[in-house]
Amino acid sequence: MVTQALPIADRPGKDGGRAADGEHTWAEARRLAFDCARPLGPERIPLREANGRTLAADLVALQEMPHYASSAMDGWTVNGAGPWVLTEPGKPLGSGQASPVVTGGVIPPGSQAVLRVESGQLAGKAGGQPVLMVAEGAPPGEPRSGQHIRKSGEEAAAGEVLIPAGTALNPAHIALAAIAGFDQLEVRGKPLVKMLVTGSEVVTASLPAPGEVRDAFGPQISTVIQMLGGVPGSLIRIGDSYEEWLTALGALEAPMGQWSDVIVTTGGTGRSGADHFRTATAALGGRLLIDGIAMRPGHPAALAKLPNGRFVVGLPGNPLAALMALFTIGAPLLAALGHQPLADICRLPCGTVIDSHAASTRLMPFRWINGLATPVRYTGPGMMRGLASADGVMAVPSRGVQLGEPVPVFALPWRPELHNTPAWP
Ligand SMILES: Nc1nc2c(c(=O)[nH]1)N[C@H]1C(S)=C(S)[C@@H](COP(=O)(O)OP(=O)(O)OC[C@H]3O[C@@H](n4cnc5c(N)ncnc54)[C@H](O)[C@@H]3O)O[C@H]1N2
Ligand code: MOO
Repeated sequence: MVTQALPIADRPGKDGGRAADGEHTWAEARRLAFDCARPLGPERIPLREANGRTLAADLVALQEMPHYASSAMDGWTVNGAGPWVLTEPGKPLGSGQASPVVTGGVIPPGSQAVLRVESGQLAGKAGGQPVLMVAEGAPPGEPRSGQHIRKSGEEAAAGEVLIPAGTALNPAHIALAAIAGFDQLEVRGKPLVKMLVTGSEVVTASLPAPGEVRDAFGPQISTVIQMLGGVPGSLIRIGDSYEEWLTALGALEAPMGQWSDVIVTTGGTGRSGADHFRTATAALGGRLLIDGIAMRPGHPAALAKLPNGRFVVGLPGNPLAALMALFTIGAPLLAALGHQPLADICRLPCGTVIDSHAASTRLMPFRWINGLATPVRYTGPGMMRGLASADGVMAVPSRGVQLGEPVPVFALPWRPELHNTPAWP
């Protein structure tokens, strides 16, 4: 449900393009895909999966850190000014006693300092035990009281907050959590996305023959899902039959395996008898939240919600159309589920005149050249050459734009440096 008013400029008939019956404008579709989902609850994950995740609750020290006093050097732990009679390692020390210790070793009760190996020497025996003395070349004053002893609790007291909630975890945070004795961390939920690539003509290797196409999605869609804040899960492929669609989408069916928050499908969004996105999601009790968008390319894109709460994003089969649909409805949906805001649409001056177009927002890949957003060539719905050279995408309103006029744009997820251009608001 749309819960927030759209800016005037994004309403149908203005910048957003006039929607045909049943279709949403481009701006409405973005907003709707964001508003239809709520942030996922927290989850516990192993440390090795935590990099980049956001901590859901303060991480509090369970005990003092370090949790025992230890030696910072290889040498002897000593009691008194020396010489010292050596005793067994680890045993409490009385006055005039010492015992060998290695870096990180436990400091026994009675220890007052650690004498480094290079500052001590063993000289003779007393009562059958070796005697330790400060070596002649040792720095004057060694060992000072407490020298080379890492005290317990010097990094944190028990109960101290080590990492506050809301922190984006980096490798150092993960190491800190491990040192503090945690095996798992509670992080904000992130949507698990499974992918269903459809089409009997789609092949996955080598040169495609006439009537075949190489799969444009399999090799990259997981990466894009990740860039958009999702966790990519399994990808399965099916042909074009209705039965395969039903089996793959059904929550109880084996091919999709365990739970996912979102399923992204490619192909089958058309309205011919060979296209099954709408019929298959309907047969599973799904509700269409978006049923076509007034945009080119990508207008057949759809978004459904299944009774089990899963979202199904239907991307058209044409590769450029699919990515435009993914950016338009997939990105806002993943943002909402993953505790992120709806990305701003900014405006950059357009590098050319673009004529008006009947009813749609045109999504045109552009390059940022000399301070102007200039459309690239080779941007047919099935082409990738244009997008491959682009920095971002213009959302050109149906009335067109004039040379130099600010036009709504978004950066490609793999070209975030566009945000650093001087003109980016
Ligand atoms: N009579 C009409 N026909 C079509 C319309 C229309 O309005 N009326 N819309 C066109 C538009 S626009 C699009 S977009 C496509 C939507 O097609 P589908 O989502 O149903 O996808 P398919 O028909 O399965 O495939 C379309 C095209 O994409 C190629 N494809 C599919 N999967 C892949 C893949 N994994 N990698 C690369 N290419 C893929 C497929 O071979 C087709 O060429 O419908 C138009 N038709
Ligand atoms: O909407 Mo289609 O994407 O133009 O090929």
